[in-house]
Amino acid sequence: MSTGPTRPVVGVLALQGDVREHLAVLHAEGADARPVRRPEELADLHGIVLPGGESTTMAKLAARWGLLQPLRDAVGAGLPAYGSCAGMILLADRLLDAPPGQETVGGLDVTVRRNAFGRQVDSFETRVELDGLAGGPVHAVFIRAPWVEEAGPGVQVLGRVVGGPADGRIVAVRQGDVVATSFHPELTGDRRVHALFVDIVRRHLADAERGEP
Ligand SMILES: NC(=O)CC[C@H](N)C(=O)O
Repeated sequence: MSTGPTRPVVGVLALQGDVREHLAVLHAEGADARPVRRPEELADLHGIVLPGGESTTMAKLAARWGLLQPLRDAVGAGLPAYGSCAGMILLADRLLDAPPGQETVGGLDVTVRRNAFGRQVDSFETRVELDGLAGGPVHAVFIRAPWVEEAGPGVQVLGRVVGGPADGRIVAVRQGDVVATSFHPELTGDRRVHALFVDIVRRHLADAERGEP
């Protein structure tokens, strides 16, 4: 459970993907969790989650509904953001193996490779140790998942795959108040990654209320 007096408002981009699952976990972690479909709905948020799903579709829909640039502006201005799987792809500054011209929100100085684990291992589950997360490794569910091919100097690597053909690949990162995982904690019942994010949102909000940058 996250602590702190304020009930932060956390949006989930609700154009496509596993929106309900994220809303439920955020709610359980004490956030006022809301689906976001229109640019106006970004205004009240203290944080945003970009769900798992299909990043190409999500990016196209976001552009069509006039959300892509407002999302870029909001994350660029410091709105805390968490992306799982397709959401990680959307938060990446650079993409590999994406259709030409696939746009992103950006915010993470990383190069992300889409569908990186390959067709033979479309989906798999393993345990991933996350830096700074108490309570042991998380049960990580990967579904046609990306990985972080390269991370810039300001990016903290939170977790890597251990063992198997993808040994050492980066699957969880943080840069400031932006977090991304290749896997889907919203599908496992383990709320610790969302708790970490809600905590980041609360701290950001508390700093803003104190007038700190
Ligand atoms: N489970 C997922 O979110 C898969 C991501 C998907 N492969 C994409 O490129 O968007």
